[in-house]
Amino acid sequence: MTNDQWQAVDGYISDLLVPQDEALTEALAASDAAGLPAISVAPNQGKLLHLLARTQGARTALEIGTLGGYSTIWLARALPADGRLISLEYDPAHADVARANIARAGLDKVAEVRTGAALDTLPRIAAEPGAGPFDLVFIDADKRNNPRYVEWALRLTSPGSLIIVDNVVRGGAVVDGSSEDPSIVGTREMFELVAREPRLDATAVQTVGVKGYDGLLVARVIA
Ligand SMILES: C[S@@+](CC[C@H](N)C(=O)[O-])C[C@H]1O[C@@H](n2cnc3c(N)ncnc32)[C@H](O)[C@@H]1O
Ligand SMILES: [Mg+2]
Repeated sequence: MTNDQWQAVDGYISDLLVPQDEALTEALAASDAAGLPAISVAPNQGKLLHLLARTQGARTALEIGTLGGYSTIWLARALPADGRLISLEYDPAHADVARANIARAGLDKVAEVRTGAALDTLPRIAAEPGAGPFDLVFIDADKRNNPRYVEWALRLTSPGSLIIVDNVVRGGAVVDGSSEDPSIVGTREMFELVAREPRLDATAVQTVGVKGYDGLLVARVIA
């Protein structure tokens, strides 16, 4: 199967099942116009996140890696009106675009973007009364820190919560144990951590589509 076919099939799926609305289309257009890289989740993946959050009955969510807020909008829309989503973004320019996109989507009462390196922001969130536990954590930032993000996600969740990690296959490079690429090293360490962590029950699936060949890890906090 070729990349052209992956894209055609993604188009077929999204045309039928993931009708794009103005807020989502404009979020992508504004991100593009601001020069952000086109590395958000695909529409059908955004919908998957949304459905997982809905199925989970999530009221609270934490996202690590906001970019222009595309996945943030999908997730925030799954939460109730009095729900809460905190999204962490290192780059202030990305965070500004995301805040505008979130406001345009009418979700600024539910979702907030916090600027800074996530490893600095996470301890502050942990110290805030009432900030957690989160029903769902979506990890999609700098992949080298994925093991640390999963550790934080474990601290900030409770049994029944979901932890989702994006881009865990990396074109198949995840199986290369000799790789010195920090993203691969971080992803492999994250897999090993999840595998030996008795509080997590997890799987991962490979995905192809408009964003190429990659994958998604889904873990349920069980204790
Ligand atoms: C793949 S993009 C996020 C895409 C977004 N989740 C979506 O699907 O629409 C990764 C984002 O993580 C941010 N990032 C990178 N390192 C970070 C860090 N240490 N802390 C927080 N955010 C970081 C990048 O600036 C970028 O905007
Ligand atoms: Mg991603």
